[in-house]
Amino acid sequence: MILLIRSSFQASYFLVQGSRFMENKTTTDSATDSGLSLESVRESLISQEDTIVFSLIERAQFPFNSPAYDPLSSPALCGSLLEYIVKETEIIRAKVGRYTSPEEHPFFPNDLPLPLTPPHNYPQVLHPAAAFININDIIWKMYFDQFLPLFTAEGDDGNYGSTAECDLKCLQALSRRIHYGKFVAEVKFRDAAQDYGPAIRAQDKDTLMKLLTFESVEEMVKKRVEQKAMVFGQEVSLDDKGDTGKYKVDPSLVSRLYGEWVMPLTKLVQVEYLLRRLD
Ligand SMILES: O=C(O)C(=O)C[C@]1(C(=O)O)C=C[C@@H](O)C=C1
Repeated sequence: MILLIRSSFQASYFLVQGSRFMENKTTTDSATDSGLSLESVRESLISQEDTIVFSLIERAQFPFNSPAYDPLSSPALCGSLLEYIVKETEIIRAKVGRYTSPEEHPFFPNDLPLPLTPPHNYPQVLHPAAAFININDIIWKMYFDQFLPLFTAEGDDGNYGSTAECDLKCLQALSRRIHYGKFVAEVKFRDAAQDYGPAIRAQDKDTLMKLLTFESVEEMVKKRVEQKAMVFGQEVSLDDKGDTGKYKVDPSLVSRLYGEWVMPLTKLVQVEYLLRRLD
């Protein structure tokens, strides 16, 4: 189910890793004018891989630690420790305007406070309908139900706060990457409006999915993230060989995370965005 959110934010939906896109430009006629190109959005996806791999490595130092996800017994707090940390973090982030950035999507969008900081003039790169697409409920479920049990060891070492902080970092990195599909879709639409237009008007999800899929690129992404997990997560020893051949997180699982969840969800965001692109 796609959550539609942020109906109250109207103007500045526009984000992007600061320097990649021109600031203070309010309209864009072509991908080139806005500094947006398939190459530049793919570069951003590649650099976000580093953040995701490092956050997984950090999380993998702790076992599953299920008490971090159990309801808290304190009457003053509802939900789990993890939920409490995510909600409170999002309240602070909302106060400093993080969710006015089109790159940022809260996991608990209801009842967030308005920003206290002056508005940032993000360039208007995306169609305004982008602000209503938030699939964090799907990302949350995927991460806790499917992925986390695969890549953490069973057990409980008592480090629940640290575990929850690491989960928060993983969730934020995955959410940013997956919702970046909005930018990928925008650039693809601008580059080939004549191909996407009829499928959008027909609201034909299957054709849109076929148009935006590049299997050879997906294979490269899977190989690259596996390689990154090997390089960033290798156990280093000062003995004769240095490289022990052990990894902090199983590289094949990182590849699987991308193949089974990250890329399919990025494509889901692309389809959802394109369906609204001509509204
Ligand atoms: O690079 C693209 O063209 C994308 O749409 C991004 C992405 C991905 O999520 O990495 C998604 C779909 C494509 O099939 C290939 C890669």
